[in-house]
This record gives sequence, C-alpha cells and structure tokens, in this order.
Amino acid sequence: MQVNFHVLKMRKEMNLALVASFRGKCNMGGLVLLICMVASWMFIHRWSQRNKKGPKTWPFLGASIEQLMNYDRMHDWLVHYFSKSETVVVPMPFTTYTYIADPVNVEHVLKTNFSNYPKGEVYHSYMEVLLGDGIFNVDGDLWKKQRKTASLEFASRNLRDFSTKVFREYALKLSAILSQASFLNQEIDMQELLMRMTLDSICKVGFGVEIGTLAPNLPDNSFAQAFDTANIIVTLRFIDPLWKIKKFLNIGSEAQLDKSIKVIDDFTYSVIRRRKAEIEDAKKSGQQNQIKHDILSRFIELGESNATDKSLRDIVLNFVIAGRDTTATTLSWAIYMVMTHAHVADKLYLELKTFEKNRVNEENISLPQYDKEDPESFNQRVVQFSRLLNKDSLERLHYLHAVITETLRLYPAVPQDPKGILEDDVLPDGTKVKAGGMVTYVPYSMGRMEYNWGPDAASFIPERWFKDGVLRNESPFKFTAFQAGPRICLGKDSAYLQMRMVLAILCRFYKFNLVSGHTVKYRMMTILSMANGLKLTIERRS
Ligand code: HEM
Repeated sequence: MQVNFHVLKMRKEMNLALVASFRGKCNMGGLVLLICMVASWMFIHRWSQRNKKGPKTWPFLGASIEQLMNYDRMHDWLVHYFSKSETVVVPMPFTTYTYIADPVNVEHVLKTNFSNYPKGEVYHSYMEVLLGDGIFNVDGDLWKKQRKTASLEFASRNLRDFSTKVFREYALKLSAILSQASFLNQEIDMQELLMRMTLDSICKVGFGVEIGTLAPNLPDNSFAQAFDTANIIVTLRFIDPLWKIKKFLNIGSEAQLDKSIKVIDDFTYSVIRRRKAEIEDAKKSGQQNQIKHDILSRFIELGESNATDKSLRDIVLNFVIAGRDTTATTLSWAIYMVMTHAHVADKLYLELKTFEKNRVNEENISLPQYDKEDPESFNQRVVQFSRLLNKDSLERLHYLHAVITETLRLYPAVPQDPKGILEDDVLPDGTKVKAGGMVTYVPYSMGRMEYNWGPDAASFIPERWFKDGVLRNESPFKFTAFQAGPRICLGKDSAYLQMRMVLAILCRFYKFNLVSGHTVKYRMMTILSMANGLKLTIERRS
C-alpha cells in the first residue's frame, strides 16, 4: 500500500511535471510562433519596400529610427533620397512627412493652393512665447493685415536710406575689429562677429536702439543673451517631447526660457514706451521731422499707435528674428565659399577694385595712396571706400550679387521649411498628402539636385547666374532660399543691401584663412548656422 501510495504520488508528480513541461513547451512554442510571425511580418514589410526610393520603414515606428540616427546630418540624408526621387515620403508614428524638391510641386504648395498649407496651429503654439502674433507666426486675416502694412513700409525710401546708413556704420565697426585682429595676428570667429553685427544693426533699424555688442571689447549684453537663449530653447521645443511638462512645472530649459522672455519683454516694452512718448512730444511741438526712421517709429506713426504695446512688441521682435540669424549665417557661408575658391576671390577682388576706380572718377574725387602696414592709414582708406557704397552703386556689383546668390543656393539660411496641411490634397506629381500631416519644401536639397541645376549642381559656380554676360534670375519656386509666393521673404532686398555692403568692404580689404584644424559643418537648427563657428586669421590687402 505504502509502495503503491508512493508510486501513485510519483506518478501524480510526474504527470504534473509533464503537464507543466507541456504547458511550458506550449508557452515556449507560442512565443516562438509569435516571434516567427512578427519576424515574417517585418520581413514582408521590409521586402515589399525593396524598390522604394524613400527611406524604408519599420511597423509602427515608420522611418523614425533612421531619421534619428541621421539627425545631425539630416539635410544631407535628405539629399541622398532626393537624388533618387523628387518627392520623399517619410512615414513617422501617427503622421507622415512629405518632402518636396520639384519646383512644380513647390509652386503648388507655396502659391497655387496656398490657403491649404498654412504655418499651422502647432508652429504657432510652439513659437508664440517669442513671436506672439507677429507676421512670422500667424495665418489668415491677421497675417494679411500685417503683410500689407509691412510691405508698404519696406518699400519706403526713408527706411531704405536709414538702413543703408546703419549697414555702412556697422560694417565699418566690423572692419575696425578685423583690422585690429590682423595687426595683432589674432584669430577671430567670423560667425560670432557677424551675429553681433546683424543683431546691433537690426536693433537700430527695428527699434532705433544702440545695443553695442560689436564694440571693440565685444561686451556682453543682457538683451542679446536673453534673445539668443530664447531663440535656441524655442527651436529645441520641436524635438523635445517633454517641453510642455517642463513648462507646466517651470523647470529646466522652460524655466530658462521664461526668464529670458522677461528680459526681452522688459527691454522691448521700455523702448516702445519711450518711442511713443518721443513721437507724442514731436507732434505736440510741431517737429515731425524729429521722428526717427526705425521700423517701430514708423509703425507707431502709421496709425498703429492705437495698436497695443503687445502688438508693437510682436511686430518688432518678428523682424529682429527674421532678419538677424539669416543674414549673419549667409554672410558666414559666403566668406567661407570665397576663401575656399581662389578664382572666385580673385574675380571678386578685381570687380571691387574696378568699381572703386570708376566710382572715384564718377564722384570726381581722388583717394590718396595708403599704407596697409599703418593702422591709421589703412582704416581711413576703408572709410573712404565705404562712402562710395550706396544702394544704387552696390547694385552694379554683379559678380558680388552672383556670389551671394550662389551661396544661398547651396547654403540657404532656412534649409527646410515645413507647412501644415488643412485638407487632403494631391500634389502635381500625383503624391497624396493627408490633412494634419506636413509638407516641407527643402531649399538645401533643391539647390543640390542635378534635375534642378544640371550636372554641376553640387559645385559653387557664381558664373551660373550669368547668361551672355548678363545677370539672370531664376524662378523663386526653383531658387527657394527666400521662400516664394504670397509669403515670400519681406526683407530680401534689405538683406541683399546689407550683405553687399559688408562683403564689398571685407572682400576689398581683407583676405581670410581658415585656422588650421578648424572644421566647418552645419548645426541642425531651423537656421543653417555653422556648428563650430568660422575661425579665421586675417590678412590686409592693398
Ligand atoms: C539672407 C537673408 C534672409 C533669408 C535667406 C530669408 C529667408 C526667409 C524665408 C525662407 C522666409 C519664409 C519663412 C516662413 O514663413 O516659413 C522669410 C520670411 C520673412 N522674412 Fe526673410 N530672410 C532673410 C532676411 C530677412 C530680413 C533682413 C528681414 C527683415 C528685416 C526679413 C523679413 C522676413 C519677414 C517679415 C518674413 C515673413 C513674411 C511673411 O510671412 O509674410 N528676412 N525669410
């Protein structure tokens, strides 16, 4: 009995063990089956894409892994796909990004069906803290009204003359710093100096205020620092999924942003109040001619005075943001292009020397010989040369214009520009886009495509902008550095004026060399700035 009992117990235990092992096998088997099914699904998913020209995707994750892995070289990652297809569709979790490089598609999005592709709510909510309801950050009627007033203002002769004076003044301040560095054999970061120059000049043109970051000792300035910090943090929101939580808890980058915005607002509102009081006083005393020519004064004068201080703040800050980094980075890339293409530097120098000679004859003046080894004589000559530069004379520098435009073709300050999609649509090439997604035109890739610019598309050749010796324009839907259609950049002419002024002085009087070991590459930001700056040594020219 006892034995039987043991036998029975053993049998039962064996049975239990068998059942458990069977269950385990079943679990194991189920798992193996599941893995096989998922693997086959993935294999079929990837296999079905073997001829796809865009990035291959994973179930649920879309192309996000590949995109994240290529984040730092995202513009060139897109160039790779665009070279195979004029439209690149990138499925992402819960949405799809459509990138376009065909001018016909671009025209459809930026002009023909403009109202279907606004900046959109997402962009507005991310940028509102800095841009408010300024022209850059709104759609519909609010945008239309601001665009109309601002277009009139930008076309005004007063603003143009005032800007010319300001641009010349600040280009000379920059030259003084370069000249000193050349005598002392110091290295400089050209991009940093240009950022200071464009911030100072746009603050002067925008609100009539001297913030002085380009003084010879390169001082810190609380507004400038707050402005830079706010700009960087707001841009980071586009890739930081936690920003809303940080904002709610007022911690980390969002707490820093909050502080920076307070500094910016205090500064801007104090200028607005001061300017309003000055204009009131000038009107009361009948001295309208005392009213300044900066954009803020013009907007107050134009009857925008019944606009709130908040809307004036938004107007001015939008111009500062639109015009500052874009111009400074373009100038940095242009200098880099000139110094790395010796024949371009020579041709430009020749154009500037000939221009100088012709302008001196026109003005019926004579410029004395100068000694480039003597700081006073050299700096004086730079000032004399700058007096020959004005809007009309600068427009005669055709090769310089081509150098700037060619730089923007390869290094557009806004390398990609996303738009929202209001309703489902079909692009001219047949690509379907869905409401709620994003369609992005990509100036960086567009400028490098052989189907847009021919077999030498990737090379820097300013000569391509001439036909039979005459400067030619390209369709803005193909050369998209300034966008195109109803929202084309409002500051294009002003930007060209400043870039011509600065480059005319710099390329006439200086030669630049890259500091050895310095690597030039872009930073992944909304603006195509240089990640490590542009470290140079400087030689003076005769
Ligand atoms: C090289 C210099 C510049 C480049 C490459 C450039 C490029 C652009 C681009 C691509 C846009 C479209 C952005 C968008 O809406 O998605 C834009 C818009 C704009 N730009 Fe510029 N920009 C430059 C300089 C300036 C300057 C100096 C100013 C003014 C001081 C300015 C004022 C504006 C304004 C107000 C808009 C908004 C237009 C609108 O939405 O109706 N830009 N710019």
